[in-house]
Amino acid sequence: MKTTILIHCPDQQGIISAVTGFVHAKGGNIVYLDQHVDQQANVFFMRLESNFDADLFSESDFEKEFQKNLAARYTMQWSMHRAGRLPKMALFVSKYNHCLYDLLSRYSSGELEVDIPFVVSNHADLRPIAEQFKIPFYHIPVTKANKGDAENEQLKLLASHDVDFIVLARYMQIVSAKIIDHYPNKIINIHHSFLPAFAGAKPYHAAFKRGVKIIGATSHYVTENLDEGPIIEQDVTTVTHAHRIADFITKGRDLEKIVLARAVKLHVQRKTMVYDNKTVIFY
Ligand SMILES: Nc1nc2c(c(=O)[nH]1)N[C@@H](CN(C=O)c1ccc(C(=O)N[C@@H](CCC(=O)O)C(=O)O)cc1)CN2
Repeated sequence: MKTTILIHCPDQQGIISAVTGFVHAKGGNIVYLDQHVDQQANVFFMRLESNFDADLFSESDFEKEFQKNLAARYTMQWSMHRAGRLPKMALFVSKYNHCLYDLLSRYSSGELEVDIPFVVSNHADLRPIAEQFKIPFYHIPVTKANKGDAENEQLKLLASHDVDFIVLARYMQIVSAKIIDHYPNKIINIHHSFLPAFAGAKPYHAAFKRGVKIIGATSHYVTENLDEGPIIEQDVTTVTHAHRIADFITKGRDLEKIVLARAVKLHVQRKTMVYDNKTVIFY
């Protein structure tokens, strides 16, 4: 039975030896280990994958003793994740279909190892795509007046399906603290610019007006501060004076799909850690 352990704590000597010794003593066979030290902040990060004999391994005992013997001693923030149960990913969309199509195609081909309980949208436009992939679709309109009620309805849906994380696949509404507080570092957005350049609703128009030679896409965890959350993945492509706004949008669409899919996979594989509004990614 495979487990993934993620740790961060103040850096000091002996952490790796202590953790690997403990895992070994608990019958674990470590099959992957990577670590990073943020020298400036003096913070240590580690990702470890270990196989245990499912008949002998007690997750609750392991967690209790790890907390008592290691986490308390080294002031660790840590989590352990068992392989096996597919994480439940809710998709939020508006009117643009390219990221939705891409993620549902990767899901139906088995490339994306998740369960998708539903797609929710503030518009009805993309219902046929969800139905094509036999995924339940919920249309919850959002206006300035009903935003609170709409988000309560979204929260009920998320809770009733025991959703693990949310992907904003070009969802064009600002998500409030009400939802973010229930899913800290568990909401992934795709922003259609190379952040921090051109945050906000119309980045391609702003980039065209500025005359840039490179455009990009950024996938980040969502915080209350629009487009300012911890960045998971980015990519760019070149543009020239000859490209019109429509060309920017077309080239950008391909980038958005690739960058979002990469970010979702890194999250699902437990390869991301968030610290100080930044990420450590164990590729
Ligand atoms: N709390 C957050 N919510 C959302 C974020 C985020 O970073 N934090 N990202 C957006 C996506 N996005 C850019 O990537 C974005 C979406 C919408 C807007 C915007 O100004 N929306 C207007 C309404 C637009 C409309 O109705 O079509 C608004 O909400 O007033 C800016 C950026 C997703 N949510």
